[in-house]
Amino acid sequence: MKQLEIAVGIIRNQAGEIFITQRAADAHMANKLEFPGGKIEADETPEQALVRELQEETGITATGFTLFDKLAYEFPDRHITLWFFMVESWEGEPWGKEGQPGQWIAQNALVASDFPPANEPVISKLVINKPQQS
Ligand SMILES: Nc1nc2c([nH]c(=O)n2[C@H]2C[C@H](O)[C@@H](COP(=O)(O)OP(=O)(O)OP(=O)(O)O)O2)c(=O)[nH]1
Ligand SMILES: [Mg+2]
Repeated sequence: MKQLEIAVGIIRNQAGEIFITQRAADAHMANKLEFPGGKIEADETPEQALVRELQEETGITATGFTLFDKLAYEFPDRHITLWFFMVESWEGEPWGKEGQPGQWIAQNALVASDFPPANEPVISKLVINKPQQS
């Protein structure tokens, strides 16, 4: 069984919007929306992995972030631990640097079923004024 540790960034601007990308058609959780991020390498802290992955996937250098939530999830073929960081300061402007579509979505307009199932508790914490669809 694969055991993966993942660091992802909830990149939030001053308008309360979050930068979301779409996973590739051939990736695990194909076509789902995601917070940019990826696997924590053996020699990295979660924070180092976050900064590297956001540089690789969105072109920004994260300068201010705090841990928002840490969740474990068991898929049939892999166990993952997700470190969700709230990122509110960065250098550059995020874009879909690896060719993936990227968009800003109002925090309250996020829909849990658009994301991998592991994200559900975090989407619920982010969407404060709207009941979750499932
Ligand atoms: N990036 C990201 N991955 C997520 C989220 N929710 C979730 O369950 N995952 C899962 C899907 C994958 O199994 C794993 C993340 O792997 P990834 O494909 O982003 O890893 P990576 O960027 O290092 O990519 P690679 O080296 O495998 O190409 O975590 C999320 O919000 N963002
Ligand atoms: Mg990734």
